[in-house]
Amino acid sequence: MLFSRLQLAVSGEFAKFSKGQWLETVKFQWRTFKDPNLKRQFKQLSVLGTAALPEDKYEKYEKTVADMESIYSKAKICAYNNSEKCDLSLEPEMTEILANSRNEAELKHIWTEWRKQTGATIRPLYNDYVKLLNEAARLNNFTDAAEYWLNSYDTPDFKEQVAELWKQLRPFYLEVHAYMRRKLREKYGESIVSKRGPIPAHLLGNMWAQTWGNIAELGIPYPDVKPEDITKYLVQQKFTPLKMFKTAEEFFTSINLSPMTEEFWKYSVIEKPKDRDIVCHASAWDFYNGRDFRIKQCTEVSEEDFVTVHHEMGHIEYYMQYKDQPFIYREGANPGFHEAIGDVIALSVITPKHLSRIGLLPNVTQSKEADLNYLMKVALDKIVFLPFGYLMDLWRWQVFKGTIPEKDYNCEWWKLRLNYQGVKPPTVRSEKDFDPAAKYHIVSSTPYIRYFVSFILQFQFHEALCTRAGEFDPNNPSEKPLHQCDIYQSKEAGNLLKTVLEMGSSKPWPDALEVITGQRNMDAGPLLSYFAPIHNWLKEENKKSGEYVGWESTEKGDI
Ligand SMILES: O=C(CCC(O)(O)[C@H](Cc1ccccc1)NC(=O)c1ccccc1)N[C@@H](Cc1c[nH]c2ccccc12)C(=O)O
Ligand SMILES: [Zn+2]
Repeated sequence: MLFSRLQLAVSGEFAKFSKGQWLETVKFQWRTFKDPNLKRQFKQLSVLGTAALPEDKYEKYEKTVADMESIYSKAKICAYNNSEKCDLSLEPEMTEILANSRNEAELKHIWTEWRKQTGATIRPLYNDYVKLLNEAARLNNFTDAAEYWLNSYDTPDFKEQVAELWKQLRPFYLEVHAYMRRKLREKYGESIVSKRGPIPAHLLGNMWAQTWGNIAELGIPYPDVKPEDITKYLVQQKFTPLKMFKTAEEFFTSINLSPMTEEFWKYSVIEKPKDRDIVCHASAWDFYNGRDFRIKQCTEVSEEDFVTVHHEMGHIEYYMQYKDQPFIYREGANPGFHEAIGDVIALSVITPKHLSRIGLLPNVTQSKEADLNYLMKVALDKIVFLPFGYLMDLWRWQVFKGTIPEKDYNCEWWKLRLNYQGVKPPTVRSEKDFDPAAKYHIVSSTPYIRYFVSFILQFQFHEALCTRAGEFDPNNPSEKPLHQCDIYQSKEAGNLLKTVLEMGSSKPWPDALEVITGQRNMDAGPLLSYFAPIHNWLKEENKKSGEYVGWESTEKGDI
């Protein structure tokens, strides 16, 4: 508790300081300023955030979020069929079981017990949090917290743009969903996975069913050309978390981005401590002194964590490139940019070509079948993620606006999960439960639409950087397919990326996007063309097997 008291004291101090600064800036008629740069800085400075709350309410807000996060980070459950062993944490134990167990009863146990430990206890706190965040939003002249969060994109029709992107991508998601439902039905039987209904959420390899890459082996199109699991090679070659970080760093420096600083290696926490509970959800921190940048990650030696290392290091690279900007511009062009950088690099790293190049895979068989296997695996992480990345804030925007009243929190959550993801809970849920709180970003008040935006942008960035690296030719896409591109050691690609990272938030995000891609809008095109081969294969496959594409909302026998 000492640590959290310290944390509260520091955030209180920072709130007082920033309120003082804010009072200075609002004295100016900055809206009439002529210099666009000065006007932009004052505009960004004029949003104070939660520090606008009176001191007592600010402390209540900070304490409520800290308590929700603490319950989430400390939650433990008992193992399946062993009520003696009750020290299972979300990371690594529950995450590992959901990824690797194929025992339906065990998966149901873990899924349900985690939600018992997080949802019911957090529910009363969440209601206070919503009221206080809305009050802070109004003190910043926003109608509610939804508008306050959306202000980060500074785009009047942002919600419409996101809805349009989802409309373009939903048909592809439905094909993946229908195909995997069939594979899961073949594995677990029709009594558990129906022909035309939603998929039970506990079978999908992830606590939130947000990515299905961990069950890729159930859906590989050509099993006899099965892609090797990188985890096996990471373990075989005695990779440690440190070696995973050093390997990731070497990719960034190979494209002329910056190495991690001395402080980074000195102060980062890259393994779960044995002696204390920490918030294990990965994060990257900027200490705003141009040298001190840190990652906190409970890293396991696994493929999934190797990708997350690159995701977190992408944040650090952004911090380092914009460290000389004025304080107020030391942010991403928009929050989706910050989430996309590491993932763009990871798109090159996970290619069989790159992994065999750095000795993490035996030399690969080039074939149409191997290609489709690879694309399926990436689609199970990238396409599958989109509905989840969207619905998280669809739910929260409605909660902040009051269109979802407290009494319907859980029911409306599952309506969105059914409508967008086509998943259903493995056990009956009620308003005694509060399943959104099973997800870190809900309890830590971290917006989520940034990841949906990132998953669109990262393919636009990938296409542009691969073109610059000579790894892709937009006029002749079939010669060098985008999904085989690896920008490793391309200084041209790295320098193009660096130009945007250095900008921070000093220009509107369409300007930053234009520097990399020549376009000013989010565009699903690059993502769709990256996955085109597997998209076509899935349409064929589902037609051949007569699979029902989509899902019915009420099932016979379901209450
Ligand atoms: O949450 C994360 C990674 C954690 C983070 O790097 O995004 C972290 C979340 C966080 C936010 C605020 C406080 C504490 C943690 N965000 C940052 O560290 C961060 C850094 C700079 C600016 C903004 C946020 N990923 C998401 C989804 C995701 C997107 N790309 C991925 C790639 C691999 C695995 C997961 C993801 C998730 O796990 O649901
Ligand atoms: Zn991130």
